[in-house]
Amino acid sequence: MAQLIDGKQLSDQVLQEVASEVELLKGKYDIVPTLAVVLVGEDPASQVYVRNKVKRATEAGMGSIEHRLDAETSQNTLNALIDHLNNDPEVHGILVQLPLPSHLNEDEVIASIHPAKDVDGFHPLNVGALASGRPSLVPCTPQGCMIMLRQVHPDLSGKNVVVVGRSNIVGKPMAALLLQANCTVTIAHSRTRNIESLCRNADIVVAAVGRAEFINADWIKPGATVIDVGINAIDVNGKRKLVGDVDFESVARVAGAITPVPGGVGPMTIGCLLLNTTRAARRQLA
Ligand SMILES: Nc1nc(=O)c2c([nH]1)NC[C@@H]1CN(c3ccc(C(=O)N[C@@H](CCC(=O)O)C(=O)O)cc3)C=[N+]21
Repeated sequence: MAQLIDGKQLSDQVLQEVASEVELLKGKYDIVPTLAVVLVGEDPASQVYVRNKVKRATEAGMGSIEHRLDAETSQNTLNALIDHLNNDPEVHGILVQLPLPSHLNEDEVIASIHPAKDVDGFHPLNVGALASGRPSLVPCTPQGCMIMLRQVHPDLSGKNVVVVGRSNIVGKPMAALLLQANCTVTIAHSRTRNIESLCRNADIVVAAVGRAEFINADWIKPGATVIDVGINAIDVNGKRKLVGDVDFESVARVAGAITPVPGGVGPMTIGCLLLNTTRAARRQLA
């Protein structure tokens, strides 16, 4: 049975670090690191995530501001709110929950957030910084995955890694971080040929495709490390159950180490979001 990489426990460690950094920023500089979360529409899953973010921020002694806008909110209204948050000296991090309703332009919204307050790391300036090996605010989920990987592989140098999924929010930044850690990185996606045998050669597989239990034990080299980024709600006998992109039961029998869902990458994402918020606050001191 594979070693379990406990995201809940690791995120508690991250949140403790965040809490002491918050104390320091309060005591020494008299600022309360503050995160503003913007949610457009009432997607129930998004509401759960936003509630968790605000709860953890409060626990770490941080400030948080929640802006809930109705689903029909116009681009102009949203732009005006972001403009306001960009110029509010008491707001250090801004997160606009994605996906946005389809009438809103996501790229325009992301680009309008001040890069120094872009705690998601999605602004083109931060994307470029990461791609060119000068990371500043790094996307939270890949950052959390790296912390988890380091538990098993303190030195990632030379590891063969397959990242399954090529999204801007997970797959691409994940590949950039792994490359920076001297891994040999392959990004696989829906058009990739022989995806199974590619994965079976990997020392590490990062699954970020958004398809429930897509990857099974036949894809995994015995002893390999498996990071499961997926969070999919499925129906099991009329009950809602959260599963990853990995068929946990079969894969855990061949892998050397694996992250669970829930309690894996999800809590780490929130930990890194708050870590980014303290970093953003510190850089806004000057
Ligand atoms: N601008 C933006 N930034 C994001 O970081 C972002 C986003 N939009 N949109 C949605 C996704 C999703 N996301 C999650 C974070 C934590 C959990 C999490 O903590 N999940 C718990 C379970 C939660 C439950 O019970 O539903 C776990 O995996 O253990 C899940 C999902 C951040 N996202």
